[in-house]
Amino acid sequence: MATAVPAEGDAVARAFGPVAGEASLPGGLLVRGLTDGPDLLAAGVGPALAAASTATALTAAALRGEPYRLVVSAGIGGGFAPAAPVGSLVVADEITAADLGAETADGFLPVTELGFGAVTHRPPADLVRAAARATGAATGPVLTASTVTGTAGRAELLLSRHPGALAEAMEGFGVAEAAAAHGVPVLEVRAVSNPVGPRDRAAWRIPEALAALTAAFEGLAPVLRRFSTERVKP
Ligand SMILES: O=C(O)c1cccc(C(=O)CC[C@H]2O[C@@H](n3cnc4c(=O)[nH]cnc43)[C@H](O)[C@@H]2O)c1
Repeated sequence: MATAVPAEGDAVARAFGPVAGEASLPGGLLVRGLTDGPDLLAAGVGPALAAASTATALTAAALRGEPYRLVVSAGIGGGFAPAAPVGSLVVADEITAADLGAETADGFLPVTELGFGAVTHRPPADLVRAAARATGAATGPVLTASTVTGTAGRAELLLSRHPGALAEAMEGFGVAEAAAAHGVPVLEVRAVSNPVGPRDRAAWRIPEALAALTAAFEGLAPVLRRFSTERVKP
């Protein structure tokens, strides 16, 4: 489980049992041994650091002979109105890099149209459905941006490029790239702390969003456990 900051990891951890130990990895702090729960990585803010630290954790686990079977990007995020109000929960059915490409006179071109890489990762549809059922979350595209949207114009532009987008955060695509490099499925879960739009940091409802994150993982725990065990039967 990869969050950006430790406060988000703590919110997830509250849904599981006590912590047994911690390890420092290049790029992030890894909490291991939550009773009956996942390892938690404070992977850092932004897609680049999140990708680097998630890849490090995946490699370390593979080298010790305990490869991860699922990677979850989790935390707070901005919600696109009216579909994802503050306090609500979003499970990504697409994890999309919103600003990975080139600006041209005729508009934005994603890197895929330039002949490179990927801009979208899709979590397993059965897992998305089960996660939404267990938590009451809305499902839809979650955008990853290196810059938090701060104007109504930018929010409208993003929605015109990504119709149906529900939320924006800064790590999902980086975490998903690391998971894809290791051939591991990915899920992204966001509790909405603020609307995507004109910047008003004082209005972010962080404690409420963190509480929603804890509640979400109380519901998600059995779903994640089932997915991780059922998928690896030889
Ligand atoms: O100050 C705190 O107590 C605190 C506790 C938990 C998290 C934070 C953060 O600042 C997390 C930053 C994290 O949040 C995501 N985020 C939230 N809203 C948006 C948004 O509108 N657009 C993009 N990203 C957003 C993002 O993933 C950041 O990494 C503070």
